[in-house]
Formats: sequence, structure tokens, C-alpha cells
Amino acid sequence: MNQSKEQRILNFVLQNAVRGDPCSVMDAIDKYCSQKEWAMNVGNEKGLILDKTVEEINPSVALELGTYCGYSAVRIARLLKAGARLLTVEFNPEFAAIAKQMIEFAGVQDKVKLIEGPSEEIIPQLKKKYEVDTLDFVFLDHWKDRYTPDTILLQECSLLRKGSVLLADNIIVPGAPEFVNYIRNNPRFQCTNYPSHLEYMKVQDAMEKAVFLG
Ligand SMILES: C[C@H](C[C@H]1O[C@@H](n2cnc3c(N)ncnc32)[C@H](O)[C@@H]1O)NC(=O)c1cc(-c2ccc(F)cc2)cc(O)c1O
Ligand SMILES: [Mg+2]
Repeated sequence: MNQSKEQRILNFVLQNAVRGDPCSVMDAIDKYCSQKEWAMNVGNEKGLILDKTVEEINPSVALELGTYCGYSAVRIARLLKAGARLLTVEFNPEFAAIAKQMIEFAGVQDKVKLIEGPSEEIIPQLKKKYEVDTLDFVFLDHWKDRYTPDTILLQECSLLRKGSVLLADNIIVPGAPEFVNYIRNNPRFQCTNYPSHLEYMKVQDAMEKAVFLG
């Protein structure tokens, strides 16, 4: 049975990156996906916006929705202080298996908890099953029509506190118009738009940051 694209990306990392070096893993993925096969990693341009947001917040507890191959999980985890952790949720078992190996090869597995399942099922379990009080940072990068319902669910589960920061990928492509409408018209969020480009392409994209005001 021939390999999946995600398996080819992982193999390229295993052969070209340095075990325990998160930046070499990110560079290898970006190299493969810009030169060989496009893939939906956040990439290096939007990745820098992600880096700045994470460094600004310096989160103790972060949540990522939509792990895919683990590129942004590695990107976020490498910036976390000692004792801080990232919970990342992925419902596709094949992608979750790739991401697990990617995270371990990068050497950030002690900071990352990869949870396999749909976000709508996992979010309500975060407090009791995953011992989360509130979330300092949430990276939304899963199905774009789940951004709004899951943002509402996070609030319903009391997982956001005054100052919690959401960062959403793909505001333009594939686009999340109902999320943009919801979050920018919600007085409980302070929003900022960050224009950028779709990963590995010259196509306009953007990220949206939303600070929960409590
Ligand atoms: C949605 C995907 C990312 C991952 O999210 C997991 N997922 C989903 N829904 C859930 C859930 N409810 N719970 C847990 N995991 C969940 C999935 O299995 C994928 O692995 N991301 C994208 O589709 C995506 C697409 C594009 C893109 C842009 C231009 C094109 F021409 C084509 C595609 C760019 C991007 O930057 C993306 O991020
Ligand atoms: Mg994305």
C-alpha cells in the first residue's frame, strides 16, 4: 500500500532533521512542503506570528485544535517554559500517529499531550480528565466551521479567564467568515487581525488574535 503524503513528510524529517532539535524539524517540514509536496502546516511566515503571540503570553497551559502532522505543536512547545504544557487535539488517527512521532523526534514530548478525538468531545473533558483549570492560550487550526462552536464551548466549559488569548489560522483561506463575524462583534473579545500568506504560497491569508475580556 503506497505511503501517505504525511508519512512522506515524516520520513523526510527523520532523514534530514536532527533528533531533539525542534527548529531542524520545522525547517525540514517547511523545506519538504515548499519544494516537494504542499501540506497544511501553518508554515514559517504565519509561524512567526504564532511564535510572537506565544512568547508574549508565555502560557503555562496551551491548547491546540487540529494537530495534523505536529508542525505547530513542535513550534509552540519549543517556546514553553519548564513545567508548561501544550494539549493538542487531532481526530484523524493516521495524522495523530504521524504527529506523535514528529513530536517525539523533535524532543518536545514532555511538554506536549496529544489527544486523539474530536475537539467537541475533548473540550468538555479538559477540566476533569486532563486537569486543566483555565487555558492561557488556544491555537485554532482545525475545521474552519468548528472555530465558532468550539469558542462558545470553551466559554461554556469555563476554560477561558480574563486575558486568555485565542489565535486562529486561515481567516482568509480556506476562510472562517462566521468566526470572524462572531468574534469581532462579541464585546467579550478584543480582536487583532494579522495579514499574512497561505503556507508555502503567494496567496493572501491572515490570522486573528482574540483576547477574552472575562
Ligand atoms: C482542519 C485541518 C487541520 C487538522 O484538523 C483536524 N481536525 C479537523 N476538525 C477537527 C476536530 N473537530 N477535532 C480535532 N481535529 C480536527 C484535521 O484532521 C486536520 O488534521 N486544517 C485545514 O483543513 C487547513 C486547510 C488549508 C487549505 C488551504 C488552501 C487549500 F487549497 C486547501 C487547504 C490550510 C490550512 O492552514 C489548514 O489548517
Ligand atoms: Mg491552518
